[in-house]
Amino acid sequence: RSSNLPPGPPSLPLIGHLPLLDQDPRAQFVTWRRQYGDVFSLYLGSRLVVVLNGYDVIKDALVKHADIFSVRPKMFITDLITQRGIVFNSGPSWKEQRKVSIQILRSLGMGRQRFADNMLAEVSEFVKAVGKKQGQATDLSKVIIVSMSNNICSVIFGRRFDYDFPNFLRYLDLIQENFHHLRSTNLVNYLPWLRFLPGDLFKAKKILHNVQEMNKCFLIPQIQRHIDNQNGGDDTDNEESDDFISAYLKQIRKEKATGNAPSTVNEENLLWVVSDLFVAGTETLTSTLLWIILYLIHNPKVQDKCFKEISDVIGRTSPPSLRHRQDMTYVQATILETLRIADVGGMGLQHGVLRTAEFRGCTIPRDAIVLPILHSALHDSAVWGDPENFRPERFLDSAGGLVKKAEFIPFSLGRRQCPGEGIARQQLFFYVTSLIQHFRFLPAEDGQLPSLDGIQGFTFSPAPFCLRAVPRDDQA
Ligand code: HEM
Repeated sequence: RSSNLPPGPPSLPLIGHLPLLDQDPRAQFVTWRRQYGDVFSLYLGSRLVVVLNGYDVIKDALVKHADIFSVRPKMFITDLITQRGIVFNSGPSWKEQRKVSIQILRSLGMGRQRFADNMLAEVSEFVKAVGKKQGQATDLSKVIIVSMSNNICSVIFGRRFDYDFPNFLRYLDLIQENFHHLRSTNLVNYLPWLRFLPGDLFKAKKILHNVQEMNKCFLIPQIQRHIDNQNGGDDTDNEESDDFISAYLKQIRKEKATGNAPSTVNEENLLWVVSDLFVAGTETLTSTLLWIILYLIHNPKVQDKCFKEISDVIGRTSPPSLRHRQDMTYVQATILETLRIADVGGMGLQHGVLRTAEFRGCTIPRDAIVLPILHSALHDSAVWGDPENFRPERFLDSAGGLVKKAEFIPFSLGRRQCPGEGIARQQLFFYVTSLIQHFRFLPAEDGQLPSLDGIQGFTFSPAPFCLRAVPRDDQA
């Protein structure tokens, strides 16, 4: 370790600190932060990893030094799958894809009633699917994934799929399978020589094969359908696009017509952008909704308060709408508190540095991985007092209004901040309101609360659990 690198614990040759880290290293990071300060460094295998802790440091890096810290690092597995689209892309191509995508999402009415109506149609199907379980003990994760991704389907493809549509289910299964494999492949990112071992011990080939199949069985046919429709004259440039792919294809035509050279708005990037929105939007929202249900089961009084607010503001049967949000601060506070305590995206996406940089008195070399630990801000006891307790009231003032806290950063900060935040907040509001309006959530067996332990993967998700969603009408 050269003297000007951020300080850190002593490490072993070749493997560095890998043996000291669990699947969920956040507790270990808290200990090292205490010992070495807000910016410390580790070696994961041969890669230097710089860990950023606390709101001030994360903001300093991702906002004040955004030019340096907004790139993704070079990683074996992500470079193998894609260097296009948004999530794992960097440089001018990332900038253009992100900008065009956000513009399109806005033009489609993100945050407005038109967008909301499609979402509510899906929520209503979801409530029916949960109702079919008739209050029996069940694991809702599969239905939730399908419903969450159906919302993205409405936005991207302009249609939803039945819960048993084979290619849709196959696509979702392949995403799950890849997340599972990514845990072992991750090791190759840090010990690159492992990739030369024979066979497919770390599943890199399997992941690549799955990605190709995902594109072939689901995404490419959907994109092709749009291209065929447009060629057949179903869509003209004067018409308003009503889904992401149509709007993006229109943008491609515009770029070609204006001769903007060389634009990265093309069909190849469309495929990767669509794939990114799909994967990023499905997994995060599924984990968050599962955490919300889990915390409601653990906190029946919170559930009762949410139900009372829902009954008072929208009644027992009408669906929620965007205008209800301002009057339902307790439900909103419950969602915010879950986003804070569960921190589903906290360890997911690494940053890098554009070039070797000086930061807070230390040198960060060009090939370092930078980890902004959102958890360190979301669970900072100096900010929240009792961060490990689930307490929606912390987001409410004495008049019941919502309190905004700068340190609430589950969607990260700066130029890479989640572009789906608006969609996510709206979607969670509709799902949570509708679910509590129709069901009381109880443990699978009376008196046996499901575990609050989580699994750290692409997101931080609850360990599988069963529950009972008892229809409210059936209760005394
Ligand atoms: C509760 C739900 C969600 C949470 C907690 C969440 C959180 C995050 C976080 C922490 C990042 C990493 C930012 C960084 O690199 O610093 C991210 C990136 C991203 N999210 Fe989300 N997200 C959610 C929902 C969504 C949805 C619904 C979409 C799409 C419709 C989406 C699309 C993306 C994309 C495309 C990126 C990559 C941005 C970039 O690299 O420029 N997310 N999200």
